[in-house]
Amino acid sequence: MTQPLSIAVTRLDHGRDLPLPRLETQAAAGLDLAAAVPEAAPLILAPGARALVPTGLAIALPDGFEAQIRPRSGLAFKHGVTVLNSPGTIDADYRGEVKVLLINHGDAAFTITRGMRIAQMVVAPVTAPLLAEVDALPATVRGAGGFGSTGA
Ligand SMILES: O=c1ccn([C@H]2C[C@H](O)[C@@H](COP(=O)(O)OP(=O)(O)OP(=O)(O)O)O2)c(=O)[nH]1
Ligand SMILES: [Mg+2]
Repeated sequence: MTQPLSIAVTRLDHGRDLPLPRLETQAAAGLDLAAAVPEAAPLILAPGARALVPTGLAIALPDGFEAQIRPRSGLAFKHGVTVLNSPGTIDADYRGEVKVLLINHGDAAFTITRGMRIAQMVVAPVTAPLLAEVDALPATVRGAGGFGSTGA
C-alpha cells in the first residue's frame, strides 16, 4: 500500500464551498480538480478556444515533489477538451491558485459549470538537477540516433 503524502491546501474565497479534491477510487493516481467558476457565469469554451480555469485551491507541496495537471480522458474522448500544456507543472514553491489551462479541440462549444471536474492532479517526486558540464559524454550504442532511428 502506497504511503499517503500530506499536502497543505487552502480553499480560496471563490472555492470555499467546493469539496476538496479526492482520489475517486482507492488507488487512483490523480485528484480530480473542480472548476471554481461562478455558479451564475459558466465558462463557455468555443471550438478552438482556450481558458485558464480557476480551481479555488492553493497548495504547498513538500520539497522534492511537483504536481502535474493532466487531462481527464472522458472529457477528451467525449468532447475534445484537454489540458493545453499537459502535463502542467505545479512547483513546490508555488503558492498561487492552481489553475487549469483547457483547450477545446472539439467541434462544439463546451460549457464548464461550477464544480465540474475538469482535470486531475498527480503528485510526483522530482530530482534537483545539477548540471555538470563535461567535454565529452559517455558513449552508447544508440549514440545520437533518435526520432525514428530504430525504424517504424
Ligand atoms: O497548468 C498549470 C501550470 C502552472 N501553474 C502555476 C504553478 C506553477 O508553479 C507556475 C509556473 O508554471 P510554469 O513554470 O509552467 O510556467 P512559466 O510560464 O514558466 O511561468 P513562471 O515564469 O512563473 O515559472 O504556474 C498552474 O497553476 N497550472
Ligand atoms: Mg517556469
